[in-house]
Parts: sequence; structure tokens; C-alpha cells
Amino acid sequence: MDDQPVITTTWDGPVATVTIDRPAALNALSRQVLEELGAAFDALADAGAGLRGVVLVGAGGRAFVAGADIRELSGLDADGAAAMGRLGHETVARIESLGAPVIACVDGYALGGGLELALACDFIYASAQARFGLPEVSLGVIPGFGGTVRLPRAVGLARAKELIYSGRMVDAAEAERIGLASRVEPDRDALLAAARATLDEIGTRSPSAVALAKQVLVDATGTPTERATELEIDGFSRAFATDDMREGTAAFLAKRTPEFTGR
Ligand SMILES: CCCCCCCCCCCCC[C@H](O)CC(=O)SCCNC(=O)CCNC(=O)[C@H](O)C(C)(C)COP(=O)(O)OP(=O)(O)OC[C@H]1O[C@@H](n2cnc3c(N)ncnc32)[C@H](O)[C@@H]1OP(=O)(O)O
Repeated sequence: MDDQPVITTTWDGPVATVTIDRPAALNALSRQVLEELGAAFDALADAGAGLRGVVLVGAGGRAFVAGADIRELSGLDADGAAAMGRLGHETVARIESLGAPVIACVDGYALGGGLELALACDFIYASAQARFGLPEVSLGVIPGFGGTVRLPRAVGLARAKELIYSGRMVDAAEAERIGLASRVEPDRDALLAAARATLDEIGTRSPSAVALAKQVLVDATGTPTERATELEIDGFSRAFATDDMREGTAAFLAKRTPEFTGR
């Protein structure tokens, strides 16, 4: 365990930036990183409507996250791997259950658990220096942090199979082409600026509606159509019990800008 925190959270108005700060190990996911990451997102969940968006980024400029910490991984047996996988999935669940959108800003490598962490965010923005891959089969393992679940949803089953079986990396341009990255910016500064601009735009919308949309999208994706439809009907109807729905429709009819509260 490092003595220093490996996860830092900074705020700029209603937007929080969560930084994974282990640059010497290319921000590899150790137990400490996962535990601090989970605590950071628990704290963000307490911010309520004061939080309008999160940027998740890796420190150092060479990697977002270069995967699970292979030194820790190499010491695991089957039971330890199951515990590691559960720890990873519990961490991811906090990102997906956060009402505010989370943008993974990938500058450098996003490999293995690092790509899986990025896939658990709402969408991925990349710098031109980004490289993505699930190289687990090169280590004699398979993705254990949701990659077999989320990569097919992002790029389709056939491409996910090709990337997982080959373990090959894709660059930023290919990642955007196959739907893995939503945007590519020339460098880190432009990447972070683009993420902030998107979160500022989303921040002008109803926080309660955005949170409901995220919950339905996360819960419904991958479920049978009949169940997914019921989840959407439930979310749609819950929106009509919010102050934001009254404010949004009244503002439109009065031809004025809505003042959303997120309630
Ligand atoms: C209950 C137990 C809890 C344990 C918790 C563990 C975390 C759990 C996470 C959830 C489960 C994740 C499941 C996931 O699907 C499995 C994986 O992610 S497997 C790992 C996948 N990643 C990789 O295979 C990438 C490995 N790295 C590389 O290929 C190369 O480093 C690179 C990214 C191509 C860069 O190459 P170079 O530019 O040559 O740089 P170096 O290789 O010299 O690296 C610099 C420095 O960083 C160290 N490092 C890099 N990657 C890792 C890593 N993944 N783990 C640990 N350390 C890493 C590298 O060793 C160098 O260090 P130095 O030698 O300088 O000390």
C-alpha cells in the first residue's frame, strides 16, 4: 500500500475531477486504487444535485490506467481472483449508480482493467495519444472487470471477440471509428476542455431527468426488450413526479429558460 493517496478529487464549480495518481505504475489498479476509487464515488454520491458531472482521468500523461496491478494479480489464487473481481465490480457499480454523468478522459494507455473502468463510465473521450486494449489473454487470464459485458455493448459482439481474443491495442482513431471512444481531441488539454464543455451543456438540463435517464440506460441495456420497456416506463413516469418536470414544461410554455433544482 502506498502511504500517499492514489485517488484525488478536485472540484471546479459543479464538476468534480477524479484523478488516479500512480503514474510510476501507469496508474495500475491496485487494491488501494480500487478502495479509494470506491470511497471517492461514495463521497460524490452524497453531493446530490450539487454535482453535475465527473471527469475521470489518469495522472502522468502516459496512461489513463494500464490495467490491474500485475504484481498484485500474480499473487492471487482462484479465490483471491474472485474477491478481486468482486472488488472491481463493486467499484464500477458506484460509478454506474452515480446520478451525474461520468466521462472517462483517456490520455495514453487504457488497458485491461483500465479499459474496463473507462467502459463503466458514461462515455469515453480520448486524446490522440490514447491506446485501448484488453490484453488479458497475454497473461493467461480473461477480462475480470466487466470487459466481456460492456465491450460487446460498445463495439458489437464480433469486434469485442476479436479484441479480447487477440489482446491487440487500438489507437484513438480506430477507437472512435468502432464506437469505443465518443470523441478524440488532439491533446490532453483539449480533451479535458471538451469533457468540461459537454458536462457544462448537460449541466443546463434537469439533473433529476439526467439521473433517471442514466439509471434506465444502465439497468435496461442488455436486458430483454419487455423488461427494458418496463424499466423505461417506470423511469418516464417517475419524471412526472418531479419539480423539474413542472418547471421544464412551464418554462417552455412561458418562453423562458428553466431553473432546474434536480428535485
Ligand atoms: C483481492 C486482491 C485485490 C487486488 C486488486 C488488483 C486490482 C483489481 C482490478 C480489477 C480486476 C481487473 C481485471 C482485469 O481485466 C485484468 C487486467 O487488467 S490484467 C493487466 C492488463 N494490462 C496489461 O497487461 C498492460 C501491462 N503493461 C504493459 O503492457 C506496458 O507497461 C505498456 C502499458 C505497454 C507500457 O510499456 P512501456 O512504455 O514499455 O512501460 P513499462 O512496461 O516499462 O511500464 C512502466 C512502469 O509501469 C509498470 N506497469 C505498467 N503496467 C502495469 C500493470 N498493469 N501493473 C503493474 N505495473 C505496471 C511497469 O512495471 C513499469 O514499472 P517499473 O518497471 O518502472 O517499476
